[in-house]
Amino acid sequence: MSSPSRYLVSAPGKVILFGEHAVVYGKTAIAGSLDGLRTCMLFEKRDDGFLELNLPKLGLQHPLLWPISALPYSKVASVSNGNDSSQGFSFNEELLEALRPIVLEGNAGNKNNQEINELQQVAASVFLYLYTNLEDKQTSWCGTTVHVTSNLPVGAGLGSSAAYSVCLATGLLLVLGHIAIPDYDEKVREFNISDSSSPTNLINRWAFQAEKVIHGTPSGIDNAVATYGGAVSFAKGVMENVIGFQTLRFLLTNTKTPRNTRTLVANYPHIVEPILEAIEGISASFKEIINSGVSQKELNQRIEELIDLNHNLVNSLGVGHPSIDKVREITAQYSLHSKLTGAGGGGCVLTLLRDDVTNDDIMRIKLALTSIGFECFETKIGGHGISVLDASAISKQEFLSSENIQFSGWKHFN
Ligand SMILES: Nc1ncnc2c1ncn2[C@@H]1O[C@H](COP(=O)(O)OP(=O)(O)O)[C@@H](O)[C@H]1O
Ligand SMILES: C[C@@](O)(CCOP(=O)(O)O)CC(=O)O
Ligand SMILES: [Mg+2]
Repeated sequence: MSSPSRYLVSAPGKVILFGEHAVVYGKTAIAGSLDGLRTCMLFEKRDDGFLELNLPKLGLQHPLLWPISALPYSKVASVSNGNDSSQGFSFNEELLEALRPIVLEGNAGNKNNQEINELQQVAASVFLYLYTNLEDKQTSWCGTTVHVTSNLPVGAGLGSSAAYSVCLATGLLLVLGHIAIPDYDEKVREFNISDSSSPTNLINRWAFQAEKVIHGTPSGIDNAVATYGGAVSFAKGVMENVIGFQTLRFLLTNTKTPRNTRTLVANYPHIVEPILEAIEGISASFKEIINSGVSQKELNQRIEELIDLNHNLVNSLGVGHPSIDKVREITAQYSLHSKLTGAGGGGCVLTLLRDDVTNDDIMRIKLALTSIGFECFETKIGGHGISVLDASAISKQEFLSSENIQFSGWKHFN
C-alpha cells in the first residue's frame, strides 16, 4: 500500500487546575485536555526539496520557505530511529543557534517585505529544529508543506505552544517514516511513559524538545496532556490518570492580555521552596478529595478553597495581572472562585461553575466579562490527545475552510 500523500494531525490545548509554575520545579500539578480547543495541521507531500510553513494564526500572511539542503545536519550527531531512547533526546543548543540565520532566510522570497517577528521566528525554529533532527533519507517525501489552523488562543495559558509542538512532532514523525498511522478508533487511557517503543511516547518526547525551543525550561506537563489527553496529575515526567473531573464544570476567561510563558517562568523574584511545597500540597489535597465520596456540595466548597489558595500563592511569585484580578472580582460578585491558569501575567482565568449556579447567572457573568473586552469559553475537560488521519482525500481548501475540523475517521495511538 502506498503511503499517504497528506496527513492531518490534531492536538488539544490544556488547562492547569492546580500547580502551574511549581510543576517546573518538580512539584505535582493537575491538568486536563481541552476537548473543543485544538490545533490542527495538514502535512502535504512535495517533490521539489522544499519545506513550507504557513503561520496565519501568528499574523504571517505569506508562507516561509526553505530548501531541505540548507539545514545544518552536521549539528545532529545521529538521527533517532525512534527505537533507541538514548538518541536524539538531549536538547541541542548548537543546532538551535545554527538555525537562527536559516530561519530568517525562509522569509527571503516574501514579496511584500513583511519582517518576521520574534514569535514567528520561534515557531519556525521549532519546525526546522524537529525536521533537522528527524530527517530520514529513506522517506519518499521530498519536501513538505505545513498548514496550521487553531481555535486555541495563542499565548493565553491554554498550552497553544504544546499543541503546536505535539502536532509538528507527530506530523514530521509520520512524514519522515518514524511512525505510521495507528488502527485504533478510540484511545485506551493507559500509559507507560517509560516504554521507549511506543509511538505516543516518541511524540511526547520530541514535543518536549519543541517546547524547550519555545519556553526554555518547560515542565513537560503541557506536551504530555496534549499528547495523551485526559485528566492527569503530573510530576517530574511521571503521570497518573485522575478520574472524577467529568463532574466539574469550568468557565475559562481570556483576558486577552498578551504574555509569554518563556519570560514569565524566567522572572520569579526568587523561588521560595515553602511556596512551591504549599502548591504541591494543594494538588495532593485535590487528589484526595476528588474521589473521597464527599457530597458534590462539599467537593465544590473544598475545591473553591484550593482555587483561592493556589491563586494567591502563584500571585506571590509575581505572575499575576490586574486583568486577572478583574475576572476574580466579577466572578466573586456571584460567589464564584477563580484563579489564573498556565503561566499567568494576563492570559486565561479559570472559574469553577458550581452546580447551584443558575444559567441566568452564568449568562450575566459572561456578559459582564465580555462587555469589558474579555472572551469566555465553557469547555469540557479530558478529551482525546493527539489524533491523526490519512488526509490524502482532503484538499488544502477543505482543510482551511473547515472551522471546527469536523473530519471523521480520526485514529489514536495507544
Ligand atoms: N497556531 C500556532 N501557530 C504558530 N505558532 C504557534 C501556534 N500556537 C502556538 N504557537 C507558538 O507558541 C507560542 C506561544 O506559547 P506560550 O507563550 O507558551 O503560550 P501558550 O502555550 O500559553 O499559548 C507562540 O509564540 C508560537 O511560537
Ligand atoms: C507555567 C507553566 O507551569 C505552564 C505554562 O503553560 P502555558 O504556556 O502558559 O500554557 C510552565 C510549565 O509547566 O512548563
Ligand atoms: Mg506554552
